[in-house]
Amino acid sequence: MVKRGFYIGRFQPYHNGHQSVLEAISDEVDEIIIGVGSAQMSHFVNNPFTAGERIMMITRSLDKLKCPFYVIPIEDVQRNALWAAHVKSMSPPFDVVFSSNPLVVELFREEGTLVVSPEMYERGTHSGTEIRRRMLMDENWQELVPSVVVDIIEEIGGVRRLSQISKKD
Ligand SMILES: Nc1ncnc2c1ncn2[C@@H]1O[C@H](COP(=O)(O)OP(=O)(O)OP(=O)(O)O)[C@@H](O)[C@H]1O
Ligand SMILES: NC(=O)c1ccc[n+]([C@@H]2O[C@H](COP(=O)(O)O)[C@@H](O)[C@H]2O)c1
Repeated sequence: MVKRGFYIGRFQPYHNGHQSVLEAISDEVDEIIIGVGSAQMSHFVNNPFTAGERIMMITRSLDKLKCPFYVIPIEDVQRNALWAAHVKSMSPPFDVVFSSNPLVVELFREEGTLVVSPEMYERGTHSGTEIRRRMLMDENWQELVPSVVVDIIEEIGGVRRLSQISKKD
């Protein structure tokens, strides 16, 4: 039987913390499904990138991953109580969820799925929040993400977009 793991995040943007967790997970399972959460969101200060842009960041960063993976967009739903079932209805089947998000952990446990919370990787600096802050302050955000993510953000004008949408009236 193929053992599949499911990992979800917003990936705004995908960073080295996510990469480190996914490399570790690839030793534990045969295949990984990566859910791009809040897929409907883009062009907000806390969610600047589209689902397609995030899928590109993840797919290119993982080209040397040890196991096969699938990247699927998952839109939010109004009712938390239905969310785990919503995810399962959109995803290839999986046996275990990897997440450190307390709400995600609770919703999948209540639904009856095994959940494992991976260790954080240099969380002080490696968070989407810190990377977006650095982009806006013109500080070194590039060191916190895989080099292909730097290329993609350059290609789509990501820093300019973030800075434009962060302007107040
Ligand atoms: N540095 C890290 N090391 C390990 N796991 C991480 C790290 N940062 C985030 N994660 C985990 O990755 C998953 C996806 O997180 P997400 O995409 O929201 O990243 P984030 O850095 O927490 O973003 P934001 O700061 O924008 O909320 C979550 O389970 C989160 O706990
Ligand atoms: N009701 C819902 O739609 C619901 C509930 C729990 C998590 N989620 C999503 O799962 C993702 C979790 O990712 P993070 O761990 O990065 O926060 C987010 O996109 C979040 O919006 C959605």
